[in-house]
Amino acid sequence: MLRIAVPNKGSLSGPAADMLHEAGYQQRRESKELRIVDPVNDVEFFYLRPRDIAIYVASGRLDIGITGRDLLIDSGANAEEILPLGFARSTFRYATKPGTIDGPADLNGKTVATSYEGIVAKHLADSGIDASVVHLDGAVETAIQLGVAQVIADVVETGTSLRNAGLEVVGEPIMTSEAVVIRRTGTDGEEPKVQQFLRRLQGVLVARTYVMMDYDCRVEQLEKAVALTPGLESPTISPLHNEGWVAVRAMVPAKDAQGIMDDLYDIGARAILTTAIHACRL
Ligand SMILES: Nc1ncnc2c1ncn2[C@@H]1O[C@H](COP(=O)(O)OP(=O)(O)OP(=O)(O)O)[C@@H](O)[C@H]1O
Ligand SMILES: O=P(O)(O)OC[C@H]1O[C@H](OP(=O)(O)OP(=O)(O)O)[C@H](O)[C@@H]1O
Ligand SMILES: [Mg+2]
Repeated sequence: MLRIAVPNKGSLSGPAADMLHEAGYQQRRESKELRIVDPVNDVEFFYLRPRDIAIYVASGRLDIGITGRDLLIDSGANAEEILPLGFARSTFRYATKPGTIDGPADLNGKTVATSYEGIVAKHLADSGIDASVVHLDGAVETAIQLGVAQVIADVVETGTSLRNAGLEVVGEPIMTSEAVVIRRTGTDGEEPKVQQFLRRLQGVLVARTYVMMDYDCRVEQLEKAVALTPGLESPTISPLHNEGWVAVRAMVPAKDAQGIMDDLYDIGARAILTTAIHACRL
């Protein structure tokens, strides 16, 4: 049975469960459940603290896990990313009170508060900066106001938390993060159950980012139309009862769909429809 670690709390937890549900896996009904078995798919899910997931997976007791790239790197655990999942996107950055610091070099001699000591200590060492790090569990923005540190290093998504605390970012992001699937470093990548799990999640990612587009066009316009909708492999072309017309079907990126419909209309295509894709195996 495949054993999978899933975040039990925080920003990763809801979207991870939604994605697994969309991929056809049974998920827990109640947020206190720590483990469930999905007998149909022969999978056991363990609901763990996001920060602990890389450690469990690195131990080899669990086959794969869903966590944040930043948490994986911060843990220093012997685990590697095998599939980015496109949710819980964020950057990881230094921030301070405006006017305190111009760039990362000014961090010398300062104290940095963070919940991600592993990432920060490595970044400081790699950049040759001599600063001390104080570990806090969360709400690190307050550390500056209360004088525990002059600088923080934290997750930034919209920047609202920084603005509310009267802070501004310093320098470029230390890293960008999103939810990722991880496994123990160097494990057999061909394991069929793992491959099937990854294909299912990839199917969800494709279903979320593509739509199916159907339209009719004159044979003379077909090459132009196909250039606008090349599909993933190649579009399906079917004859229509009306001589000189064909029906075309192709997957297109959802974010481009409206623009492509305009362009198709302009070259004479008609009955242009888009429909959602609910599931997919490429
Ligand atoms: N506002 C956010 N937007 C996007 N991703 C976030 C945000 N806050 C945290 N994350 C991501 O969530 C993961 C951290 O999860 P964790 O549960 O430890 O903290 P959290 O989401 O801040 O929840 P909490 O603080 O309530 O425990 C990291 O991968 C981090 O990048
Ligand atoms: O840029 P934003 O959109 O404001 O998001 C970033 C904030 O979200 C997280 O905080 P959370 O609310 O999880 O609290 P925490 O600091 O206790 O983890 C993170 O630690 C930042 O503070
Ligand atoms: Mg948090």
